[in-house]
Amino acid sequence: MVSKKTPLSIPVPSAGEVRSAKGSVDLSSDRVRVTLKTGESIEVLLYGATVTSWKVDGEEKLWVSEAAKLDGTKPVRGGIPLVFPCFGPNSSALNLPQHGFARLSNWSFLGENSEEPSSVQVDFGLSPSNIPDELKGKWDQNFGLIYSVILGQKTLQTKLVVQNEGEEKWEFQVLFHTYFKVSNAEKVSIKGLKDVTYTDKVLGGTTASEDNESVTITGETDRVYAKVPTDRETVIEQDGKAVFSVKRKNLEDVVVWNPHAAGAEKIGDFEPKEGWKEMVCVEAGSVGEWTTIEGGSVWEGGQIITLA
Ligand SMILES: O=P(O)(O)OC[C@H]1O[C@H](O)[C@H](O)[C@@H](O)[C@@H]1O
Repeated sequence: MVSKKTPLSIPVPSAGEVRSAKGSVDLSSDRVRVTLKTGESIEVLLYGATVTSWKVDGEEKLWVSEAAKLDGTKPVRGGIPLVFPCFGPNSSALNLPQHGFARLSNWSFLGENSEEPSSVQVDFGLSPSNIPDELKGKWDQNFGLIYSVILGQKTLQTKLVVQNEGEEKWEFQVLFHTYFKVSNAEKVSIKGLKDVTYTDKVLGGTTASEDNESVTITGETDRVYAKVPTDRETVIEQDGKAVFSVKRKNLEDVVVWNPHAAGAEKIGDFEPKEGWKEMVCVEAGSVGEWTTIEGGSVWEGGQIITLA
């Protein structure tokens, strides 16, 4: 836990394009586009601060459903929705929607903040006043979130700073629900999870230890791998060749999700229904347990995705 507080009250930039030596940052009414001089780009919706596109060499790296709502009426089915302050079924115990409110709130764009020479960082802020009216007061904690998305030439980094603005401690869960675009999910291997204990939600929440070097998608898959050593990268291979690797900071858990054919049928905004073959969610988070944050303290966690 870091104890320094970062103020959320940074002046909010107005719409328009800002060009710099490294590329451009373009803010429109509902999204921010970043394009590096070398051509890589991202798009982040203010709704949910959801990353909806990451392109490298003109190729999309994230999967987004063709039926995804991008107009703020429903969490985005694809890209990188941000799960906070609760994950999955824990949400109903708190009387919050599935995966919390971060992915369905309108975030403020805080501007560009790029210190690294070859990457561009854009920051987004969320405080209790930004959450939808119908959810205000349901999670009565005094918080501030700063979410940074950092685009490099072969990397995409997402980082969340959670601030407890109150005096009492509280608990949260957090997860970057990344939908990776793959060419054939049935030939994907996910490495870096061997010997880790997981909860299998498809098998009614049973736990087991991962015996395999590679996790593969052979049917509906929904597993929470808990306490994965943070010095281990999670590597996504396609046809035996590494495509993405994910490094985690302060995030001990990894969720692997693919709805497969039967699951995709049941998800209204999952299109095309065959789309499960082109995606796999490998989600870095802290969801196995709750993270406690003391009054006045700051927590920070993140992931760095690197293209192989
Ligand atoms: O449909 P959503 O609320 O976006 O959730 C999509 C999926 O998210 C995570 O991966 C959970 O482990 C799954 O149980 C859930 O089905």
